[in-house]
Amino acid sequence: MKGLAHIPYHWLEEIINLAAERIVLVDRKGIIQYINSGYCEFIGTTAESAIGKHVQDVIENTRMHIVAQTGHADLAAVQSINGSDMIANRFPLIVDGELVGAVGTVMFRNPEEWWHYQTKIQALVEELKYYKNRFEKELKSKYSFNDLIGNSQAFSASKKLAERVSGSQSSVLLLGESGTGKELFAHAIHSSSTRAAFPFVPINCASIPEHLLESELFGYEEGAFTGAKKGGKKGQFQNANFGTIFLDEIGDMPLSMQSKLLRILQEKEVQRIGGQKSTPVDVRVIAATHRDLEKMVQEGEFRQDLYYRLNVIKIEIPPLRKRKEDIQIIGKHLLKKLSRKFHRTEINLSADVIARLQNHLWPGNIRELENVLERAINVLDGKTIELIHLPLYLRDHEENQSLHQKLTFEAANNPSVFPVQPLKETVAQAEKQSIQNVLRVTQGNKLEAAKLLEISKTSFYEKCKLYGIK
Ligand SMILES: Nc1ncnc2c1ncn2[C@@H]1O[C@H](COP(=O)(O)OP(=O)(O)OP(=O)(O)O)[C@@H](O)[C@H]1O
Repeated sequence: MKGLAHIPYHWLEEIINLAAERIVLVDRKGIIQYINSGYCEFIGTTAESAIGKHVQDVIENTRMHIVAQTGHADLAAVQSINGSDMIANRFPLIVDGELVGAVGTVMFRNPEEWWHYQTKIQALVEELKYYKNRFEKELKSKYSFNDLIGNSQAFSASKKLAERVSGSQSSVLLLGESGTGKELFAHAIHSSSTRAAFPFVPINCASIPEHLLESELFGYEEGAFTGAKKGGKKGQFQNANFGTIFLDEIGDMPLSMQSKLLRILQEKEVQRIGGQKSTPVDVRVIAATHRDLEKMVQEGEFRQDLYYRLNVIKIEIPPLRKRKEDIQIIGKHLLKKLSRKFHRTEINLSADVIARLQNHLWPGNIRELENVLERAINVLDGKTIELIHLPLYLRDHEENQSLHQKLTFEAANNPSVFPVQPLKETVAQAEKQSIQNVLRVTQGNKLEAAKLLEISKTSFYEKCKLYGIK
């Protein structure tokens, strides 16, 4: 066999040690024929003592003798050795079509080693998740003003203003709490503008890790940094050329990036990272945030000049609690959408449910309403959503209605009064705020956030879903 025959025997041992840190070979009867020094060291034996013994007498919890008998591989199995969980792979050894034994490898000496690998991979997984999300988002159909449901005075005024300015080329700043429909507004403005035939590129400034944001927006040249793609990469400003870029959560953009963004808006040209030449871009910017940008400017957290540039047309989208008269019609619209998704027909809301929904303060706005209705459809047998189908926090909403409304009204008309509301509501708002804050700290890493909050991953995901946190 050319290839191995001329390689000195003692080299082979070294090569095996390098290729698989721990490796063992048994014959069909399960007798160890070979075990490398890495494995011996790990289980505290020597090759001389182990070779010739049955594998069960040398390695704890082994299944090598079974694989050598059945010829069926046993991959990525967890095997406990010396009190540590290891990842073992066991392969049947087939030579010239005949099963002659089995080869086993062990991948991690201990959970810490596994953890070390996992943390490295995690950053890549997060990056992949982000790109997957964006890809799915970009494929979604665009919305128009017909998709913006609501007849209340407050909402109609915002919608009318947005329709009026969609033809202009000026920057738009959309202000509103999370889940009020800022992204929907941005789609609608783009769809009725002269730029509609060109791309609409949404960017969530809060969910992109800071070190990726610059290359994401501006692109980079080949060799600009380690890991830069061959041929470089276009940034989203270039991708959005002649169209609209939607900068969601602009209040979360780091100050260093704010200066770079301002430069693009002023000069209307981009320079890729590591590049020398500037490329002209013609992009309309629609920015959105749930944060108080004016206050951020006063506190030095947001550049004033950028604020002025973005705030040419300001559209404020009212929260759901300030347009309770829209809840029924939005609910109906969402039910239609959800019925299609779940292949159901004609789902209604009972009168009690409508009243209950109108009394809730909706910290997560329409996204929260959508989640509540989706949950209700999932537990519903008939065609009418009743109180029992609502989540507990809405069902147990015992209140003294008139007192509650009076206090809420007072709070709304006097900002110095802390809003008086059911404790559950306050707890829900605090939970939501706390999750959002921690996600900002972990730059969107949900596993890390759950750890910092000291809650389980499942409970973390449930809460994100409940409060409409993406
Ligand atoms: N007026 C509306 N009519 C119907 N559906 C709406 C309306 N406004 C928002 N929605 C729905 O509510 C959900 C949240 O909307 P959207 O993502 O636009 O909110 P947002 O303000 O951008 O939220 P965030 O600040 O958290 O990104 C979406 O599923 C959207 O389709």
